Amino acid sequence: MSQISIAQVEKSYQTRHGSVLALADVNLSIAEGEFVSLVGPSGCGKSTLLYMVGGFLKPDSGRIEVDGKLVQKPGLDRGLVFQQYALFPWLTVLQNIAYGLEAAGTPRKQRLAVAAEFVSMVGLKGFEHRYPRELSGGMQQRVALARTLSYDPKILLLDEPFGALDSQTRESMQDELLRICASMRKTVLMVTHDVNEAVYLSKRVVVMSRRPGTIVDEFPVDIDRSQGREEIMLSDSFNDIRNKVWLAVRHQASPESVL
Ligand SMILES: Nc1ncnc2c1ncn2[C@@H]1O[C@H](COP(=O)(O)OP(=O)(O)OP(=O)(O)O)[C@@H](O)[C@H]1O
Repeated sequence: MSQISIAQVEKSYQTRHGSVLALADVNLSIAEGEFVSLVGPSGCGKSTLLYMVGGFLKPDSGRIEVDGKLVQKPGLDRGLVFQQYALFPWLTVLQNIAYGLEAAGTPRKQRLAVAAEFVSMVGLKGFEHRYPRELSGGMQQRVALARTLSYDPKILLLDEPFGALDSQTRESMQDELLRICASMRKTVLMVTHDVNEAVYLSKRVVVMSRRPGTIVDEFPVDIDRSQGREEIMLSDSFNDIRNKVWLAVRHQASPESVL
């Protein structure tokens, strides 16, 4: 059974200039433990779809189910991480992470101990008592990731999580995410604009059309992940898939340019 099931989903926004159809007839199933990326032209509804799986928005029609249950509101089984780290500036690293545990109902005494474990997991040992403003962008995003991971959601919903980072930090965060997801066995749905990132991280890359967004292509990513980043990214199999995804997105962004 799929863990996330999206069936015939449609969503419009009402604006001052009338109704905007953001998504139409979206169908997607994601298995437990799968890492799926959503790519597509700007404004095609990727974030809208992610927020609906998160329970922050409701579809106008169609169904979204997680573990066989209709999604109606946010829940601790789904953890969302945004591009903007959304940390509390008045709380330290440890307190920011512990806040996630408070929301999950972890008793006060355990919170700091569990938060400390997650500080180590994301490589921030020694920075527990720093405030967000004292951290680099990459470190802040590690805190945001740790805060979400700390309450152990089965599903991670990532909206351009590394979009604000420089390319080197971005690559090290990607490798960290892969390591964490493999050890904690998460199901991941990630929105990204970066085709290399999508192919490097995912088991499957899903391409959406221009608005109204619908799924137009899917690319399974069958690469040997026991190799290092350089071997993978320089391999023919990686580049073959990357090129296909890139062309599919380009075709959606400006169909006339590739006809
Ligand atoms: N709150 C809103 N009110 C009105 N229109 C909205 C709202 N949020 C999104 N939209 C519109 O819905 C469409 C889909 O937006 P969404 O942010 O989901 O796309 P996206 O693919 O994630 O975009 P990007 O890649 O640029 O982040 C866009 O045309 C956008 O302008």
